[in-house]
Amino acid sequence: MTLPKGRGARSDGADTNQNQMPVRRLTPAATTLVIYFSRSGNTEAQAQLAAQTLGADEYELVVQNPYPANYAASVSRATAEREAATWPELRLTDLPDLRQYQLILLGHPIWAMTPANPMRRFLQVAGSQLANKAVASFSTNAGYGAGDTQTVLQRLTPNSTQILPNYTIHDINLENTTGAFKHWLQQTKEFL
Ligand SMILES: Cc1cc2nc3c(=O)[nH]c(=O)nc-3n(C[C@H](O)[C@H](O)[C@H](O)COP(=O)(O)O)c2cc1C
Repeated sequence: MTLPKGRGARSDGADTNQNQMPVRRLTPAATTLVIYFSRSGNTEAQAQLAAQTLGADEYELVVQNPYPANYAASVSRATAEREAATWPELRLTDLPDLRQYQLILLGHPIWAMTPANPMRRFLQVAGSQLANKAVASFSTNAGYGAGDTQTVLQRLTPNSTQILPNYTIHDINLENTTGAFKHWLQQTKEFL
């Protein structure tokens, strides 16, 4: 698999599904679900690796109004959304019943040192469905780490949600850190 490298490397504009169907790999038996958003493909590559490694189901978050291909324009829009706390609407009509899953992995880029706006929106509308589940975040970033990801997860999920240690990777290192990511995935499974 050829992984994208770096900030916005594989952006086709919008999010990764502008020219393709959003990823839905849903089976009746899986107990782990990877829910992710990716604007330019970095986090999507991690999500695919996670699903393959764990035999997990996969559900890609899609925004109603896709972000621009242009990086600066996306930053402007994301900043305006964040400052107004108007998180983007998602197309969630086919979100599966989460009761099937024990472990939910949330994959997202880091935007402004916090989970990207679409993941914020997901937690706002569906966070309550994560009650009594284990949840772990994996993210990609441009070199500044995961910011306040763990605090946001704690705040937007019920008290009964078990927030597991998170994983983040500098986007330019995606290709040479797959071993470390797989190790984190195995450790995450062992928490169950
Ligand atoms: C709107 C926006 C804001 C960003 N803010 C940050 C940031 O605060 N810190 C950081 O390290 N990277 C930041 N980045 C870079 C992305 O986190 C990074 O390139 C990530 O791998 C993109 O993931 P994706 O390809 O799955 O969309 C930002 C990117 C965008 C588009």
